[in-house]
Amino acid sequence: MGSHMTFPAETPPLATPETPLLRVEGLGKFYGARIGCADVCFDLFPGEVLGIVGESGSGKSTLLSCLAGFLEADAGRVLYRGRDIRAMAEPERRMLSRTEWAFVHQNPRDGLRMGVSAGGNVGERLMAVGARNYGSIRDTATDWLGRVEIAPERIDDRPRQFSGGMQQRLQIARNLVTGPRLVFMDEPTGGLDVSVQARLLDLLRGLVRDMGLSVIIVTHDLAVARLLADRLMVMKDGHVIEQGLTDQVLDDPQAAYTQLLVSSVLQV
Ligand SMILES: Nc1ncnc2c1ncn2[C@@H]1O[C@H](COP(=O)(O)OP(=O)(O)OP(=O)(O)O)[C@@H](O)[C@H]1O
Repeated sequence: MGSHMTFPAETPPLATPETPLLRVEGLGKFYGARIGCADVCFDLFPGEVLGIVGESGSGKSTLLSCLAGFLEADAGRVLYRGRDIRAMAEPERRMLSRTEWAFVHQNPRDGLRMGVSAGGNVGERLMAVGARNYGSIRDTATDWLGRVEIAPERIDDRPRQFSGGMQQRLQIARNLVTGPRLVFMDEPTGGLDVSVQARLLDLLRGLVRDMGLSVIIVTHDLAVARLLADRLMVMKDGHVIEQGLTDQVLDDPQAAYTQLLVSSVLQV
């Protein structure tokens, strides 16, 4: 029966364990003569966490920005659930980034509205996808603050009254409240104290697992990569030089550069 089922032309094919959620083909971005990233190819499957690692200037942020649609790539294409994101109309792309996609910035200030209360920061995302009932928005916001370990009585406080770790947890709540499928993370634990980082990593790991999220995470911290990522992509000078299962890449690196990276000879 399945083979006779037809979908309207606009309906994207559902991602299954066999079809990637995201397919990246020959992606490249150039800053004049300088390579931002080049020839990047990979598939991301539902529920998978892909770590992008490499030293400063290797192209991690450029790649993430191209994937998330913040930067226009110069070469290649990105297919989301089988559809070229460049072929989508702008309103559709905007809707996608509010609903199915989320982006967690390294600096919570880039992902939060600092002049709006904690509850407002979470509620705003719900309203952006059509929620209108004040009581249920506030209930959901309270619930999400709890999930990221922020006490409910802080709901009316502004983010600037929060510590750095709390701000980052609030940014995560704001991003995950709409139940995205794909989350981009740019050094989400960067700039935090080690003990705060450990707690945040634990929380992230639980949320990723419970929500079955697909994640692309940029980090220069191999310990973060080890804890969160199923697969790793190692970048150098804008190129992917090695990719594979996290344990394989970290325990048995093939490329000489990855061997240096893993043995910490390289300061990343
Ligand atoms: N806006 C820009 N204009 C010109 N060159 C840029 C720009 N952004 C990045 N680059 C260059 O592109 C290359 C990749 O930089 P990118 O910031 O993506 O690396 P990264 O691995 O994210 O580094 P970091 O960890 O320091 O952020 C570098 O050579 C960098 O100098």
